[in-house]
Amino acid sequence: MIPPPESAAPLALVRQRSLGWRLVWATLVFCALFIMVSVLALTWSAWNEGLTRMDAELAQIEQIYGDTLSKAIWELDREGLQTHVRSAKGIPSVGKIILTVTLANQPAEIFESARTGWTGPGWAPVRKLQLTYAPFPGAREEIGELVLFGDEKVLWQRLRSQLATIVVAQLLQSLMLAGLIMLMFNRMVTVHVRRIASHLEGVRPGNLGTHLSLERSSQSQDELTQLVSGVNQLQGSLASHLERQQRYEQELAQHRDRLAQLVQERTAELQAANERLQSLARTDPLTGLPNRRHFDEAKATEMRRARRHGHSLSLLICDIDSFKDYNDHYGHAMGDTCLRAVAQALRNQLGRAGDMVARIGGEEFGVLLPATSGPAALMLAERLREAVAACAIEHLHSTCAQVVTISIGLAVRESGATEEFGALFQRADQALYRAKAAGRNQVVGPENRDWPAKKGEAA
Ligand SMILES: Nc1nc2c(ncn2[C@@H]2O[C@H](COP(=O)(O)OP(=O)(O)OP(=O)(O)O)[C@@H](O)[C@H]2O)c(=O)[nH]1
Repeated sequence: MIPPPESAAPLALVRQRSLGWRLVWATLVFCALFIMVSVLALTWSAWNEGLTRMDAELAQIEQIYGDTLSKAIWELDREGLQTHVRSAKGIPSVGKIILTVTLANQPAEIFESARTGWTGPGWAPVRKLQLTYAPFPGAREEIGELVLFGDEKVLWQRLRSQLATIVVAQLLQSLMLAGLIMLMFNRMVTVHVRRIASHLEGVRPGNLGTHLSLERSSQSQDELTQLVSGVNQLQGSLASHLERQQRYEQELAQHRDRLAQLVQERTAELQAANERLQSLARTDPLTGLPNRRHFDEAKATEMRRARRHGHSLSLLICDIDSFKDYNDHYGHAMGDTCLRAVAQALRNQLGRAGDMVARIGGEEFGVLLPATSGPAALMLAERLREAVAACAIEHLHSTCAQVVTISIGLAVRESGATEEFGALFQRADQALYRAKAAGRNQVVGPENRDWPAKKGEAA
């Protein structure tokens, strides 16, 4: 199974990292920086405005009090001077007033008044005015100097009240902007992105046909529209890909089944051919009897079985008499026919399971008789001989009869004996030799035996 991609985070986690909130935070951070810069600029501007305003106020005071004070100096109205100085000091932007009277031929006199707690002009403006008086037109005389110190505390007080307004206004502006952006972003983007995410979470191979659609104006053509059509196209191509894959898998399964069937058929054919080959390799093609190789395999098997079970094992070697003469006079083809007829006659006489007749030489047949005693084997050998003679295959050139006959050499491996098959075969072969020597068409058994000879058996 394909593991889910890392981006497939749970929905709750996605909500915690909402794009809207991130946007709001970014806006707020930007607004905070913006507020700091703009507050600094506005404060600097408000400070300069305050200075200008105070300077203008001091200039206005100069204008108002200049003439009045000049007149009071000229008239030497000291009480009036003190009253005017005190009243000017009461104006909010004035921190201190110094009036220096410099009348001709009189010592300079100073009137000064300062606001309680005034420590100096600091950043506040200071204005100096030369007081003059014209007793008659064309005669102007300098009579003193008026110095007005602005009150720095007033400057700071005014700045503080402005600063609060600036900060509150900027804060409100930023918060409203962030809220508006979040609201719009939420309505225009976040809601639809969540819808797309939940649609994608629910996409399965079985519902690829269910297309994604957003609840918004069909006339909107923007990145979300592109995203929706991209998702739908992807689902479409996935669906056709899966369909193709399913088809290929079905075809592949059919091919696999067909291939398995072909392999099965071919294996069966090969097995049959193999069995045929095996059978051919172990069968004499002329007579259809087991051949020499088959006879050798069977003799080994029967020897082992005789040893294991303590059975006796009898062996007959049958040889057609004067067969060379038969061939010479009747032809090789007739010789073959004769061989097939003799083989058939021998086979017909063997009915017991385990008995075996094989063609072990040109006109020589070996008969294996497992668990068969000497007398029984002798009886069977006689029956074989008679059966061949009973075929009555004409053989006018035989030395022993007018028909085809066989001679049989018999050897018996008694139960419990230790001799090998080679020795048994040799004894059967010697018996056959004796049968031939004794005139053919007869059965010859072992020389030293304790069972009587049968009818037709050579002594
Ligand atoms: N037609 C035919 N003849 C075969 C075949 N195999 C062996 N022969 C012939 O069998 C004959 C055997 O002859 P011999 O071994 O001299 O024995 P015989 O003539 O039968 O004489 P005795 O065995 O002493 O009676 C030979 O002439 C072989 O050519 C075969 O497959 N077909």
